[in-house]
Amino acid sequence: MTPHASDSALYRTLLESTRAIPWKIDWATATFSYIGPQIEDLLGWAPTSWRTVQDWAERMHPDDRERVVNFCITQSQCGVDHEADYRALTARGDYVWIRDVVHVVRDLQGGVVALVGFMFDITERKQNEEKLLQLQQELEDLSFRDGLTGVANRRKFDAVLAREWQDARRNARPLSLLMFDVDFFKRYNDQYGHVEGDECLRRVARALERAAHRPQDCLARYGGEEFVLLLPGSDAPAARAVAQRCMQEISGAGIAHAGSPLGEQLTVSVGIGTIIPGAHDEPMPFLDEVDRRLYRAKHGGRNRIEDAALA
Ligand SMILES: Nc1nc2c(ncn2[C@@H]2O[C@H](COP(=O)(O)OP(=O)(O)OP(=O)(O)O)[C@@H](O)[C@H]2O)c(=O)[nH]1
Repeated sequence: MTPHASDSALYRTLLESTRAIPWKIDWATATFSYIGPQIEDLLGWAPTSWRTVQDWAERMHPDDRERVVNFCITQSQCGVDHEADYRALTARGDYVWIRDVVHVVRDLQGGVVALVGFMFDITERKQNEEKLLQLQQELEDLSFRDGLTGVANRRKFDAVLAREWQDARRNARPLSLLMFDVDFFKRYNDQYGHVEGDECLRRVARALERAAHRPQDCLARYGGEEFVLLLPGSDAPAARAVAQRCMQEISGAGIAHAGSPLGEQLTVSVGIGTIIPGAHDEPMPFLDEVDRRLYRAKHGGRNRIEDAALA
């Protein structure tokens, strides 16, 4: 069957009534030989204003332009059909996400003659994708955060410790760890109730956060009323100084603890360890050692720092 004049009118009607926007570029002159009138509804630029490939490139978000133009030129030169997502500038000055689906028309010798394609408005899809990514990010953040205090949880701490351990070993740098346990916290809960107990843990977390200044310092809630503070790159004297600052911040927070045998205010006990991990060192024995020091701080009277190993 040979194409009839009315067929081409039919094809045109079909092309121009779709939501996708058809277009054709003559390869030799890099000019548009056709673009559907729908382009004006979508972007506000009249079809007659789409003359050259340059017009197309210039109406693209500057952050997308180089990547998309290079990709499309390379694929077209190779005669490969392709698609690209980019933000197209509207006449109003905002951007619309477009998916351009491109077919490369070649002659019998394989030379590129023209590009034909459809532009699809994928703004809604992109917005949904971005929303989904943001939600995933928030979910991931939440899964690494302690629900009560907002500091890192143990899962996050384990991951950070593993990473910092490797880093310290590779660079022969010290890694310090502070372990905190609130003194007589059971009595605190018994006296003030669990809700106040929760609020107290939040205040302890804030105080410890104030004492750790470096961006790579990692404060985490390790257990019920236990916190850990990892200090990458800090040696033993620096770690002790941070521990002292922590005690001062806790004391400065002035959290009343009438039931404490140590005085009227809430206190914490601290165990400290510092290590430059060797090839055969593992985090677990180090954690156990710091925990033992915390235990000694407790049994040595509480409200104190224990940083030395027993001889
Ligand atoms: N309010 C509240 N209490 C908690 C939470 N997690 C653990 N606790 C309480 O913390 C208390 C810890 O008690 P113990 O381990 O006996 O220690 P302690 O009373 O602090 O005594 P020492 O550590 O020896 O000074 C328990 O009563 C737990 O119920 C929490 O998320 N919120």
